[in-house]
Amino acid sequence: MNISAPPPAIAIDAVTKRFGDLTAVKNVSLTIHQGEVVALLGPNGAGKTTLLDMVLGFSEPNRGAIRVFDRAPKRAASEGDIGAVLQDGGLLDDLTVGETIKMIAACHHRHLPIHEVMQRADVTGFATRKVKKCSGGQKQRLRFALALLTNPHLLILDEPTAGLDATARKDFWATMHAEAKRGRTIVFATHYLREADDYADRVVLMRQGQVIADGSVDDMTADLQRTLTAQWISDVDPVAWAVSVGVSRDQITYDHQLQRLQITTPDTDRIAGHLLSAGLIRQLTIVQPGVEEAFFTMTQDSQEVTP
Ligand SMILES: Nc1ncnc2c1ncn2[C@@H]1O[C@H](COP(=O)(O)OP(=O)(O)OP(=O)(O)O)[C@@H](O)[C@H]1O
Repeated sequence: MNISAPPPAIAIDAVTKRFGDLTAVKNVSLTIHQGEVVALLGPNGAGKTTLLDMVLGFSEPNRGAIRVFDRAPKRAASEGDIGAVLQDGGLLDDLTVGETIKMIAACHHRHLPIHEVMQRADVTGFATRKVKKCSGGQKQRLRFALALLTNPHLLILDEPTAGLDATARKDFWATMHAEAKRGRTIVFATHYLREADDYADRVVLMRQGQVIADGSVDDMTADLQRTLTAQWISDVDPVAWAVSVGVSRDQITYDHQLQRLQITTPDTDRIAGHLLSAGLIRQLTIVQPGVEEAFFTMTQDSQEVTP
């Protein structure tokens, strides 16, 4: 039996990065497997760009280690295994889109055929346009084409849709989705919660240089309070019943006149199951927090515990 598993796309082991007195990344450990699409989510200054810069080999950790496909990041990058779409990746205004791609292709030992890259990044329709005449979305597509040139196994995107309108964002992600389907590993930093939820298999939430949550958006919202509301239709005392199934009194509100029971707990699914199987209620609704609320709650909690 072959027991050699493919190495992780990215292995970050207890990495710390300081700028003078400021610790931008604090003891972060993270493993990203090949084929995963991971969103790095966090407010301004959370350390996302600093972390990605180290994965790209642009800077070195002060402590800890990073491996990309089991190699030093610089080596993986120089061998064409990492493609990056960066926030302010410089483009030359006076070149056309096609000229830009040809020029950068000439800098690489090996690259995909130019027409294939253009097609995959969907820039063919404006290949003869000067960069300075391109819209924000078109420039991002061009950056994406450049990132694809070496056919990298890993794509790093630092806020790739910042400043784009909703349509351009959607188009950009449709292209990215096609690349993810080819088995490419994609890691993107974003401020847009919806983007993280819609396009990533896994969301890594950073705040103040640390990873404070890691999982699917569903996992992240699982522990948050939900509110169950129902009309009570039994002679049994609703509050006593709720307490008997483990709900604490301060989570229960009961309006006698309306016969309306409200329970606020992370555990609403279990309670709803009991209520329905015992035939105690009707008109059940459960309100779940959205991803925006989850994000807000998590970044707030961490602010409170971090001095
Ligand atoms: N070269 C640098 N020199 C000094 N401080 C830096 C440098 N780069 C980043 N920082 C600081 O490190 C912290 C993390 O910044 P970073 O850019 O990694 O955050 P971010 O999560 O990418 O934020 P944003 O979403 O705003 O891009 C910030 O406080 C920032 O000011």
